Amino acid sequence: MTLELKDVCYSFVNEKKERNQVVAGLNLTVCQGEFVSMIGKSGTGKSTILRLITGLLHPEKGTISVNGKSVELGDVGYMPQRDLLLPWRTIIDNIMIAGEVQKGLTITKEKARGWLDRVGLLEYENALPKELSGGMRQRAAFVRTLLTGKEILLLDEPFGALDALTKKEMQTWLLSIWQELDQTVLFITHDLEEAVYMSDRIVLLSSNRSLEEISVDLPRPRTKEMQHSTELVRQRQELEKKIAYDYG
Ligand SMILES: Nc1ncnc2c1ncn2[C@@H]1O[C@H](COP(=O)(O)OP(=O)(O)OP(=O)(O)O)[C@@H](O)[C@H]1O
Repeated sequence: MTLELKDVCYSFVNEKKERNQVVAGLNLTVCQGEFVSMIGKSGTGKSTILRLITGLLHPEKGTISVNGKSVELGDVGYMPQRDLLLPWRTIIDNIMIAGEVQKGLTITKEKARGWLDRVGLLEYENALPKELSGGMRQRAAFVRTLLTGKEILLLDEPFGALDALTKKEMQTWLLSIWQELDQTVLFITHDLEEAVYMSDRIVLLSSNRSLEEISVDLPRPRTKEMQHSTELVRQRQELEKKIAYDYG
Protein backbone atom coordinates (compact mmCIF):
# COMPACT_ATOMS: atom_id res chain seq x y z
CA MET A 1 0.00 0.00 0.00
CA THR A 2 1.42 3.37 -1.00
CA LEU A 3 0.53 6.48 0.94
CA GLU A 4 0.54 9.78 -0.92
CA LEU A 5 0.07 13.33 0.36
CA LYS A 6 -0.22 16.02 -2.31
CA ASP A 7 -0.08 19.72 -1.55
CA VAL A 8 -1.72 19.23 1.86
CA CYS A 9 -2.51 22.34 3.94
CA TYR A 10 -3.97 22.53 7.43
CA SER A 11 -4.48 25.37 9.95
CA PHE A 12 -5.72 25.49 13.51
CA VAL A 13 -7.91 28.49 14.30
CA ASN A 14 -8.06 29.77 17.89
CA GLU A 15 -10.91 31.51 19.76
CA LYS A 16 -9.71 34.89 18.47
CA LYS A 17 -10.04 33.51 14.93
CA GLU A 18 -6.25 33.64 14.48
CA ARG A 19 -4.95 31.01 12.07
CA ASN A 20 -1.91 28.89 12.80
CA GLN A 21 -0.93 27.25 9.56
CA VAL A 22 0.69 24.02 10.73
CA VAL A 23 0.92 22.18 7.40
CA ALA A 24 1.62 24.16 4.23
CA GLY A 25 1.74 22.50 0.81
CA LEU A 26 3.05 19.18 2.10
CA ASN A 27 4.05 16.58 -0.52
CA LEU A 28 5.10 13.18 0.73
CA THR A 29 5.00 9.63 -0.60
CA VAL A 30 5.61 6.52 1.48
CA CYS A 31 5.92 3.47 -0.77
CA GLN A 32 4.72 -0.07 -0.10
CA GLY A 33 6.95 -1.71 2.50
CA GLU A 34 8.94 1.43 3.23
CA PHE A 35 9.91 2.60 6.72
CA VAL A 36 9.95 6.40 6.83
CA SER A 37 10.64 8.54 9.91
CA MET A 38 9.55 12.12 10.45
CA ILE A 39 11.76 14.31 12.58
CA GLY A 40 11.73 18.03 13.38
CA LYS A 41 11.55 20.26 16.39
CA SER A 42 8.49 20.37 18.61
CA GLY A 43 5.55 22.13 16.94
CA THR A 44 6.58 21.51 13.33
CA GLY A 45 3.34 19.59 12.79
CA LYS A 46 4.38 15.92 12.90
CA SER A 47 1.46 14.66 15.00
CA THR A 48 -0.96 16.84 13.05
CA ILE A 49 0.23 15.21 9.82
CA LEU A 50 -0.46 11.75 11.27
CA ARG A 51 -3.91 12.81 12.41
CA LEU A 52 -4.64 14.15 8.91
CA ILE A 53 -3.62 10.80 7.43
CA THR A 54 -5.87 8.88 9.84
CA GLY A 55 -8.83 10.99 8.77
CA LEU A 56 -9.33 12.39 12.31
CA LEU A 57 -8.55 15.82 10.81
CA HIS A 58 -9.36 16.95 7.27
CA PRO A 59 -6.98 18.93 5.06
CA GLU A 60 -8.23 22.36 4.04
CA LYS A 61 -6.44 21.84 0.73
CA GLY A 62 -4.73 18.97 -1.05
CA THR A 63 -5.28 15.22 -1.10
CA ILE A 64 -4.27 12.21 0.98
CA SER A 65 -4.60 8.83 -0.67
CA VAL A 66 -3.78 5.17 -0.19
CA ASN A 67 -3.11 3.31 -3.44
CA GLY A 68 -4.72 6.21 -5.27
CA LYS A 69 -7.96 6.16 -3.22
CA SER A 70 -8.81 9.06 -0.94
CA VAL A 71 -8.09 8.09 2.66
CA GLU A 72 -10.98 7.57 5.07
CA LEU A 73 -11.23 7.12 8.82
CA GLY A 74 -10.14 3.57 9.66
CA ASP A 75 -8.02 2.98 6.55
CA VAL A 76 -4.69 3.08 8.40
CA GLY A 77 -3.42 1.77 11.74
CA TYR A 78 -2.51 4.52 14.21
CA MET A 79 -0.62 4.37 17.47
CA PRO A 80 -0.76 7.73 19.25
CA GLN A 81 1.98 9.07 21.56
CA ARG A 82 0.31 7.82 24.73
CA ASP A 83 -0.53 4.11 24.76
CA LEU A 84 -4.24 4.76 25.48
CA LEU A 85 -4.89 1.25 26.75
CA LEU A 86 -8.25 1.16 28.52
CA PRO A 87 -7.35 0.93 32.24
CA TRP A 88 -10.34 -1.22 33.18
CA ARG A 89 -9.75 -3.87 30.52
CA THR A 90 -7.30 -6.73 30.70
CA ILE A 91 -4.40 -6.78 28.25
CA ILE A 92 -6.03 -9.43 26.05
CA ASP A 93 -9.33 -7.53 26.00
CA ASN A 94 -7.46 -4.34 25.14
CA ILE A 95 -5.64 -5.83 22.19
CA MET A 96 -8.78 -7.53 20.84
CA ILE A 97 -10.78 -4.31 20.80
CA ALA A 98 -10.47 -3.78 17.03
CA GLY A 99 -12.56 -6.93 16.54
CA GLU A 100 -15.39 -5.28 18.47
CA VAL A 101 -15.35 -1.89 16.80
CA GLN A 102 -14.19 -2.67 13.26
CA LYS A 103 -16.91 -3.97 10.96
CA GLY A 104 -16.05 -7.29 9.36
CA LEU A 105 -12.93 -7.90 11.47
CA THR A 106 -12.73 -11.03 13.60
CA ILE A 107 -9.85 -11.47 16.00
CA THR A 108 -9.78 -14.90 17.59
CA LYS A 109 -8.50 -15.33 21.12
CA GLU A 110 -6.00 -17.79 19.71
CA LYS A 111 -4.54 -15.19 17.36
CA ALA A 112 -4.42 -12.55 20.11
CA ARG A 113 -2.70 -14.99 22.48
CA GLY A 114 -0.24 -15.92 19.75
CA TRP A 115 0.79 -12.26 19.39
CA LEU A 116 1.02 -11.78 23.15
CA ASP A 117 3.33 -14.77 23.23
CA ARG A 118 5.50 -13.29 20.48
CA VAL A 119 5.95 -10.05 22.38
CA GLY A 120 6.59 -11.79 25.71
CA LEU A 121 3.30 -10.77 27.31
CA LEU A 122 1.33 -14.01 27.35
CA GLU A 123 1.63 -14.37 31.11
CA TYR A 124 0.08 -10.89 31.41
CA GLU A 125 -2.97 -11.61 29.26
CA ASN A 126 -5.32 -11.22 32.23
CA ALA A 127 -3.43 -8.36 33.89
CA LEU A 128 -4.60 -4.75 33.84
CA PRO A 129 -2.45 -2.11 32.05
CA LYS A 130 -1.36 -0.57 35.40
CA GLU A 131 0.37 -3.87 36.28
CA LEU A 132 2.71 -3.57 33.27
CA SER A 133 5.89 -1.55 32.80
CA GLY A 134 6.04 1.27 30.22
CA GLY A 135 7.80 -0.96 27.68
CA MET A 136 5.26 -3.74 28.14
CA ARG A 137 2.35 -1.34 27.69
CA GLN A 138 3.91 0.01 24.49
CA ARG A 139 4.26 -3.55 23.18
CA ALA A 140 0.61 -4.25 24.03
CA ALA A 141 -0.47 -1.01 22.33
CA PHE A 142 1.59 -1.92 19.28
CA VAL A 143 0.01 -5.39 19.06
CA ARG A 144 -3.40 -3.75 19.34
CA THR A 145 -2.50 -1.51 16.37
CA LEU A 146 -1.19 -4.53 14.41
CA LEU A 147 -4.37 -6.50 15.04
CA THR A 148 -6.39 -3.86 13.24
CA GLY A 149 -4.96 -5.61 10.16
CA LYS A 150 -4.03 -2.35 8.42
CA GLU A 151 -1.15 -2.39 5.99
CA ILE A 152 -0.13 1.19 6.72
CA LEU A 153 0.98 1.94 10.27
CA LEU A 154 1.42 5.42 11.70
CA LEU A 155 3.46 5.36 14.89
CA ASP A 156 3.76 8.57 16.91
CA GLU A 157 6.90 8.39 19.06
CA PRO A 158 6.14 4.87 20.27
CA PHE A 159 9.37 4.61 22.29
CA GLY A 160 9.61 8.23 23.45
CA ALA A 161 9.00 7.47 27.13
CA LEU A 162 11.25 4.42 27.43
CA ASP A 163 14.71 4.14 28.98
CA ALA A 164 17.64 3.85 26.56
CA LEU A 165 18.14 0.11 26.94
CA THR A 166 14.48 -0.88 26.60
CA LYS A 167 14.21 1.49 23.66
CA LYS A 168 17.02 -0.27 21.80
CA GLU A 169 15.41 -3.67 22.42
CA MET A 170 12.06 -2.36 21.18
CA GLN A 171 13.65 -0.93 18.03
CA THR A 172 15.14 -4.30 17.03
CA TRP A 173 11.86 -5.98 17.93
CA LEU A 174 9.78 -3.60 15.80
CA LEU A 175 12.13 -3.95 12.83
CA SER A 176 11.87 -7.74 12.93
CA ILE A 177 8.07 -7.57 12.89
CA TRP A 178 8.04 -4.93 10.16
CA GLN A 179 10.32 -7.06 7.98
CA GLU A 180 8.14 -10.10 8.47
CA LEU A 181 4.82 -8.35 7.75
CA ASP A 182 6.06 -6.10 4.93
CA GLN A 183 4.05 -3.15 6.19
CA THR A 184 4.34 0.51 5.24
CA VAL A 185 5.38 2.56 8.25
CA LEU A 186 5.43 6.29 8.97
CA PHE A 187 7.17 6.82 12.31
CA ILE A 188 7.69 9.95 14.40
CA THR A 189 10.70 10.30 16.64
CA HIS A 190 12.85 12.95 18.30
CA ASP A 191 15.73 10.51 18.57
CA LEU A 192 18.05 10.95 15.57
CA GLU A 193 19.89 7.68 16.14
CA GLU A 194 16.58 5.87 16.25
CA ALA A 195 15.52 7.56 13.00
CA VAL A 196 18.70 6.42 11.23
CA TYR A 197 18.63 2.90 12.66
CA MET A 198 14.99 2.23 11.78
CA SER A 199 14.41 4.01 8.49
CA ASP A 200 14.84 3.76 4.76
CA ARG A 201 14.23 7.48 4.50
CA ILE A 202 13.98 10.39 6.92
CA VAL A 203 11.71 13.38 6.43
CA LEU A 204 12.95 16.48 8.19
CA LEU A 205 10.28 19.10 8.91
CA SER A 206 11.34 22.68 9.61
CA SER A 207 9.69 25.50 11.48
CA ASN A 208 9.13 27.33 8.19
CA ARG A 209 6.96 24.31 7.13
CA SER A 210 9.47 23.15 4.52
CA LEU A 211 10.52 19.55 4.19
CA GLU A 212 13.76 17.80 3.34
CA GLU A 213 14.06 14.08 2.56
CA ILE A 214 17.21 12.15 3.45
CA SER A 215 17.96 8.56 2.38
CA VAL A 216 19.52 6.32 5.00
CA ASP A 217 22.59 4.52 3.81
CA LEU A 218 22.61 1.39 5.99
CA PRO A 219 22.02 -2.14 4.65
CA ARG A 220 18.99 -4.28 5.55
CA PRO A 221 18.38 -6.19 7.66
CA ARG A 222 19.58 -3.89 10.41
CA THR A 223 21.44 -5.75 13.12
CA LYS A 224 21.83 -4.92 16.82
CA GLU A 225 25.51 -4.17 16.15
CA MET A 226 24.53 -1.39 13.75
CA GLN A 227 23.02 0.53 16.67
CA HIS A 228 26.60 1.36 17.66
CA SER A 229 28.25 1.44 14.22
CA THR A 230 30.42 4.33 13.07
CA GLU A 231 28.27 4.59 9.95
CA LEU A 232 25.15 5.17 12.03
CA VAL A 233 26.95 7.76 14.15
CA ARG A 234 28.19 9.54 11.02
CA GLN A 235 24.67 9.75 9.57
CA ARG A 236 23.26 10.90 12.89
CA GLN A 237 25.85 13.69 12.99
CA GLU A 238 24.92 14.80 9.47
CA LEU A 239 21.27 14.98 10.53
CA GLU A 240 22.22 16.92 13.63
CA LYS A 241 24.02 19.49 11.48
CA LYS A 242 21.02 19.82 9.19
CA ILE A 243 18.57 20.45 12.00
CA ALA A 244 20.98 22.71 13.87
CA TYR A 245 19.81 25.51 11.56
CA ASP A 246 16.25 24.97 12.70
CA TYR A 247 17.17 24.52 16.34
CA GLY A 248 19.74 27.31 16.36
N1 LIG B 1 -5.92 20.70 18.87
C1 LIG B 1 -5.17 21.76 18.60
N2 LIG B 1 -5.68 23.01 18.64
C2 LIG B 1 -4.93 24.09 18.34
N3 LIG B 1 -3.63 24.05 17.99
C3 LIG B 1 -3.06 22.83 17.95
C4 LIG B 1 -3.79 21.63 18.25
N4 LIG B 1 -2.95 20.57 18.11
C5 LIG B 1 -1.76 21.08 17.73
N5 LIG B 1 -1.81 22.43 17.65
C6 LIG B 1 -0.71 23.33 17.25
O1 LIG B 1 -0.18 22.87 16.01
C7 LIG B 1 1.24 22.97 16.00
C8 LIG B 1 1.81 21.61 15.64
O2 LIG B 1 1.51 20.68 16.67
P1 LIG B 1 1.91 19.15 16.54
O3 LIG B 1 1.48 18.47 17.78
O4 LIG B 1 1.44 18.62 15.24
O5 LIG B 1 3.51 19.28 16.48
P2 LIG B 1 4.61 18.17 16.66
O6 LIG B 1 5.67 18.46 15.65
O7 LIG B 1 4.00 16.81 16.61
O8 LIG B 1 5.15 18.47 18.12
P3 LIG B 1 5.83 17.49 19.20
O9 LIG B 1 7.14 17.08 18.58
O10 LIG B 1 6.01 18.36 20.39
O11 LIG B 1 4.90 16.33 19.44
C9 LIG B 1 1.64 23.51 17.36
O12 LIG B 1 1.85 24.89 17.23
C10 LIG B 1 0.45 23.22 18.24
O13 LIG B 1 0.32 24.19 19.23
